[in-house]
Amino acid sequence: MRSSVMPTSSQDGPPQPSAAVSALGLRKSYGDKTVLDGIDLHIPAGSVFALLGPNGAGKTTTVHILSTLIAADGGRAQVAGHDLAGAPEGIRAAIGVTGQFSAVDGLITGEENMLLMADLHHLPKAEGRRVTAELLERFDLVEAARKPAQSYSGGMRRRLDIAMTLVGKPRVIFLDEPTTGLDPRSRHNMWQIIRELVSDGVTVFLTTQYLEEADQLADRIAVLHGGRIAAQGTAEELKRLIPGGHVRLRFADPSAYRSAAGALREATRDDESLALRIPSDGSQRELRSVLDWLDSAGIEADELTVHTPDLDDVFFALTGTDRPHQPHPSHQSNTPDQPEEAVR
Ligand SMILES: Nc1ncnc2c1ncn2[C@@H]1O[C@H](COP(=O)(O)OP(=O)(O)OP(=O)(O)O)[C@@H](O)[C@H]1O
Repeated sequence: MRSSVMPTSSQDGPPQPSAAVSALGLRKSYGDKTVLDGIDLHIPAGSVFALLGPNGAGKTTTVHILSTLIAADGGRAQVAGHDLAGAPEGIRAAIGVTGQFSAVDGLITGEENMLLMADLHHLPKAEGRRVTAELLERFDLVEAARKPAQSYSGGMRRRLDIAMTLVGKPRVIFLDEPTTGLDPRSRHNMWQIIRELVSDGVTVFLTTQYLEEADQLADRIAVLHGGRIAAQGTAEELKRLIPGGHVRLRFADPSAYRSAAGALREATRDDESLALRIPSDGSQRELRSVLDWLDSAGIEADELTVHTPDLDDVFFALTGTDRPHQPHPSHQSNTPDQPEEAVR
C-alpha cells in the first residue's frame, strides 16, 4: 500500500512554510541495489521530523546524503537554506549529526571531548571553556566531566554526543537512532532533551525504529519502505490511513443500548458491556455525523470514545510485514544499558 497524506512534492498544493530540509527525487543505489528510489521531503524549520523504516530501509543512507557524508546519485536537496550540490560546506557549518557511530573519544574525558570540539569550531580558548561548562551543566555531566568517556553509561555517552554537537550551534540536527539500546529511563531523558532542542528553535531530523518515539516526538513522520516514502503525515494522520478505527458508544441503560443497536445497523454489538462499535476513521467529520445521528435519534450514550489504530499497526501495514508477537519496543531494550548515572 502506497499513499501519502500530504503532497510531498513542491509542485502541488498551497505554498509550504519555509523548510529547514527539503528534498526532491533523492536517489541512491549500491551496485544494482536501489536503496533510495526518489525521496521527497519537506521539513519545516523548528519542527521534529521522524524517518521510520525497517532495518536496511535506507534511513542512515538518507541522513548521510543530507548531511553531505555521501553523494546522492540523483535528485536535489536543500538543508538550512544551502544547496546540497552547490554549497555542501554551508550545510556542514549549519548542521549537527549524531549517530550510531558517535564522535565521542572514549579515551579522553567528557570535558576534553567538549574542548576538542570547541577547538575544531575555532572558538577562542576562554569561549570554548565557557561553552563547555555551560553544556556540561545543561546535560547533567558536571560530575562525570573529568572521567574518561569510556566509563560513561550509554545514556551519558549520548548526552555528551549531543552536547558536543551543540558546540557548533547547529540549526538542524540529525539524530540517527538516538535511543537505540538505551533503557526506558535514559530514553525518556533523551526525549526531553530533544523537546528542549526544538523549543530553542532547532530543527530535528531523527531516524528511529521505535514507533512510540516517533509518536511522542515528531510533528511529522515518514515511513520509508522499498526505497520510497510509503506514507507521511502527523502520527494521527498516519493512524487514520489504515482500517480498524472505530467509535465506541457505551450505555448504562440496557433499553437505550437495545434501541441504539436496533437503529445502528453497521455497529458491532457487545451485549455484555452494553457497547456498540461503529467503524470510523476518527476524523472530526465522521465523529460529527455520529453525534448528529445520536441527537436526531434521541439517543444518549453514557460514554463515547474514539479508537484509532496505533502507529505499530500503521507501520506493519505499510511495510507489508506481520506484527510480531513480542513486547512493545518501548518496554524492552535490545542491549540493556547501564543504569543512567553509573560511571564505572
Ligand atoms: N556502503 C555501502 N555499500 C553497499 N551497500 C550499502 C552501503 N551502505 C548501505 N548499504 C545498503 O543499503 C541499504 C540501506 O542501508 P541503511 O543503513 O541506510 O539502512 P537503515 O534504514 O539505516 O537500516 P538500520 O535500521 O539497520 O540502520 C542496506 O541494504 C545496506 O546494506
